[in-house]
Amino acid sequence: MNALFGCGPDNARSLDPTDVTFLDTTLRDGEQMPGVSLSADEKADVARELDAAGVDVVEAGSACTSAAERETISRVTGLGLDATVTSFARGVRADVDHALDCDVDGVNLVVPASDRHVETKVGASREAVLERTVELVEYAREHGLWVEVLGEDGSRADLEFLDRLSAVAMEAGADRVCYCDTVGAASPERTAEVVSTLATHGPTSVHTHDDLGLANANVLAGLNAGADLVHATVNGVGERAGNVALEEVAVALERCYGVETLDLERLYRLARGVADATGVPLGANKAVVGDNAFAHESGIHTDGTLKDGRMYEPYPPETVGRERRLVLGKHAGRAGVKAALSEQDFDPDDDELDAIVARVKDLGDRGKRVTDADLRAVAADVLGRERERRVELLSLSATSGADVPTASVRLLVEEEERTAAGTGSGPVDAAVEAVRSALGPDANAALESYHVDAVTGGTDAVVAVEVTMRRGDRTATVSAADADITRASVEAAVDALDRLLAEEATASGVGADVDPEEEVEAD
Ligand SMILES: CC(=O)SCCNC(=O)CCNC(=O)[C@H](O)C(C)(C)COP(=O)(O)OP(=O)(O)OC[C@H]1O[C@@H](n2cnc3c(N)ncnc32)[C@H](O)[C@@H]1OP(=O)(O)O
Ligand SMILES: CC(C)C(=O)C(=O)O
Repeated sequence: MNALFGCGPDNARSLDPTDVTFLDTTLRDGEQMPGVSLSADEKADVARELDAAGVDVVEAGSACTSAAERETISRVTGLGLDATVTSFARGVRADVDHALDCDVDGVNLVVPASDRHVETKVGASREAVLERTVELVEYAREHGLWVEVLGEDGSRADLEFLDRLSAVAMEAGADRVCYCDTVGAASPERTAEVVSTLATHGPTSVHTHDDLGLANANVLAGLNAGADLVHATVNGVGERAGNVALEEVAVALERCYGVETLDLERLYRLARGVADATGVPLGANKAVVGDNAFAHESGIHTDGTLKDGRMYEPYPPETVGRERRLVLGKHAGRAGVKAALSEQDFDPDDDELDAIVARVKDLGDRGKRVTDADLRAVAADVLGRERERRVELLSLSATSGADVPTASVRLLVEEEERTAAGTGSGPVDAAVEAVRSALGPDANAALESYHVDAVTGGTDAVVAVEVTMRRGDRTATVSAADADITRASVEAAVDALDRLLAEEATASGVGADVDPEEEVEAD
């Protein structure tokens, strides 16, 4: 391969040869991440997605692990994928036999390479490792397997020995050898040195880990030094700091070097699938597939992005199956808020916009994520729009001090007056019970939190009550202030219920673009 030069599509150059391929080891090395265990169905789903994305080799697991693991590998080999399906095997004949039992196309034959692995781990000698490697390569080839020989801990191995190991493996019939930076300890320079030596014997792969944050740089150094197949895992899942991330290498190769490998548009779907199957969530700021990879909050970025989508993005989000998100918070500026308001059909004048931006920043300063519902509530308030209410509190009376605190309420519900009474542990509880009873199924919401603050001092203090209610996936947080704590509480609860019902009606109506998980906030 020619040297990899340039950065960015404008000065990318095509390489000769341009075919860099991938071995995905999400289902083997990725699954070795503590706590991860994939079922046969999950492995099959991930393998299908990898195949569809254009991955050439899928390492489906380690057949030596257990009978159950052999079943999951067999499930993958039975899918009829275009990709070559392989299993990990130690330098042990029984492991190759287990792999054969799963009907794999090939084996990743892992033999110790560094003296630490040869002597301390396996208790062998270098000569014995060479002999065993030759014997097992020949055995696997005789059984029709594609064979890749991996010298474990190769980056820390004596280069002369690794060179001999690679030479004998290729002479014995291996299809390729693989450089392993098993503990992610190598620099790009060391990677280049070792890979260029191995590549003199034939096709060479690179297997890198991210312990020093150098996994992707080492892949590029390896390719530059003559490797042509990259081992990677989706989302970089794997032991310790993980493996190099498939999506990061594929995007870097295409964007910086013009080397096309996978169908990039499938990467996000693949990443979500692996996150779901492994239970390892996508990091918010993870390159390519993280939640924030194409999200902008700060005013300067949002303004720039609205003027030109490429302003603060290295490539369009659609390239990898994503969409851009503009987010509101404490760093918001006028341009971003104005754009968000216009999406919701608000057209404030300059003074109104300033007031809304100030309120948005205030919410952000309090550490709140400002949702579309928050913005609607703020804008409606600033622009003086009256919300059409379904439920309104007309009157309330409550008694405390009696054996059983009781309350009665009069509500206006869709223009119909309803009266109900309730009892409870105190007047607030009794009044909320009365509201529930008046509303019937519409009051089917849980009280998630209830906070009371005295706004002024003295026994005539105005109290502010903040109530959060949940109905299904939606929550509404509402504050009300009154000198009467019961009244403030019931006002807030009724208002929260009203907002939940209004959001629900919007979501089920024509404007069903409301995020079901968004939070409704109003003062
Ligand atoms: C860097 C990597 O990712 S390496 C791959 C890691 N993957 C796995 O470990 C797969 C899951 N492993 C397992 O299910 C089990 O460890 C098994 C079934 C493979 C082996 O289980 P056990 O027989 O109980 O052995 P145990 O796990 O305690 O020790 C590992 C054995 O493998 C040997 N071994 C390790 N690497 C190699 C190798 N490349 N070639 C030959 N033997 C090896 C060790 O020397 C040790 O053998 P010993 O028991 O004779 O000392
Ligand atoms: C088994 C080998 C290939 C490995 O996973 C590593 O070196 O990290």
